[in-house]
Amino acid sequence: MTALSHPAPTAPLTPTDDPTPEDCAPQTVTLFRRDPLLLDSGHALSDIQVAYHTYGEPRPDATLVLHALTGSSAVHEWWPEFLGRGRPLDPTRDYVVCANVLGGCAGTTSAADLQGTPLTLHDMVRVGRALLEHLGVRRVRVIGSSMGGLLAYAWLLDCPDLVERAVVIGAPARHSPWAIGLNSAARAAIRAAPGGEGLKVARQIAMLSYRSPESFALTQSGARVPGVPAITSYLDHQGEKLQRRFCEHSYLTLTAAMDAFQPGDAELRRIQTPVLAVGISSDVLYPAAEVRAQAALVPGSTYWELDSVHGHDAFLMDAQDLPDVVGAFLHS
Ligand SMILES: CC(=O)SCCNC(=O)CCNC(=O)[C@H](O)C(C)(C)COP(=O)(O)OP(=O)(O)OC[C@H]1O[C@@H](n2cnc3c(N)ncnc32)[C@H](O)[C@@H]1OP(=O)(O)O
Ligand SMILES: N[C@@H](CCO)C(=O)O
Repeated sequence: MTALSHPAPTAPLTPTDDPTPEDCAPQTVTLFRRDPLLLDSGHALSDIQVAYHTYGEPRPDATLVLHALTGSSAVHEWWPEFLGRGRPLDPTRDYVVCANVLGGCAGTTSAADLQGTPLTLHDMVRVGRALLEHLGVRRVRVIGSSMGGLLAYAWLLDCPDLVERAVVIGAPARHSPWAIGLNSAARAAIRAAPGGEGLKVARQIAMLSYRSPESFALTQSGARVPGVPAITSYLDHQGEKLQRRFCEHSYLTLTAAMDAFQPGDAELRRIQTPVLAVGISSDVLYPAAEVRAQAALVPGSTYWELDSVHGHDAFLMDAQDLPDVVGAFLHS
């Protein structure tokens, strides 16, 4: 494995173009109409609806963005530092595709639709592959962060014929007992208090793993409301926010799929595709050393570390040189 210590030089950034109305609205397509998708659980699933965004002109080679657990296909909303003219995902040069995952709650067939059918990351890849076929895409550069990074590993393992390079940000190749434990506690909260209250607690547990002690010392010391520690009202607010925009069925299904994805070392050693793995120095969910050690199993992988105090969510809120590093790798 090569370790990158400095961002590679790229062209100067120019201001991001405002998204056009077409960028803002997801498109939808119904796939697996004739032949159902056989899920890893053994269930056959027909007429899968997929909601997705594309940016740029259609091309047979595309950049596929894989979103995080509660993210969506609207890349322009959550990753403006990465999407736009002169940025790593440049619609004036690239055909960028991002689909809402199977089992999520942003327009693709959801966990609620599936009524408890378990899903795997491999199932999600099969749906993504069918979408690329529908769009006429034959080669992809894959970029995923957090759950999207785990999914990027699934794409590397399942579709070596399609993937020409992959960027994995803030994600290991498989969940550790620590990551599974956090998700187990979150799922237990949802099961103990279904209907919304449990989902709020699940988000509070998760938020503690998405930031870091230093980050919260900087942002959540003291109190906003007399007598209530700032971190307490912050976690309350974050729980309320997620409850308004997410679904507990998706939370249960997607976190279980992440936990069950456990490729072995031998499988990782067989990956032939160039991979850039990015660890985050203060990530307590997926420690940088773990991200690095698992990526090192992939022959020809490159490692770069984002130095931030803000923990796992730094890829969303403190990207610094990351767009330059990613752009140089994707287009080298
Ligand atoms: C741009 C988007 O929001 S995309 C939405 C789709 N979501 C995704 O794609 C998932 C990925 N995104 C995320 O996880 C998050 O949006 C992140 C990580 C990017 C940013 O998280 P945020 O919650 O916006 O940031 P932060 O942690 O600083 O919290 C700010 C919020 O907490 C509130 N807050 C901060 N401190 C406190 C406190 N002590 N007590 C109460 N509320 C507080 C702020 O008022 C603000 O509230 P608002 O979001 O209602 O305006
Ligand atoms: N904060 C992001 C990252 C989680 O891994 C999310 O909510 O999806």
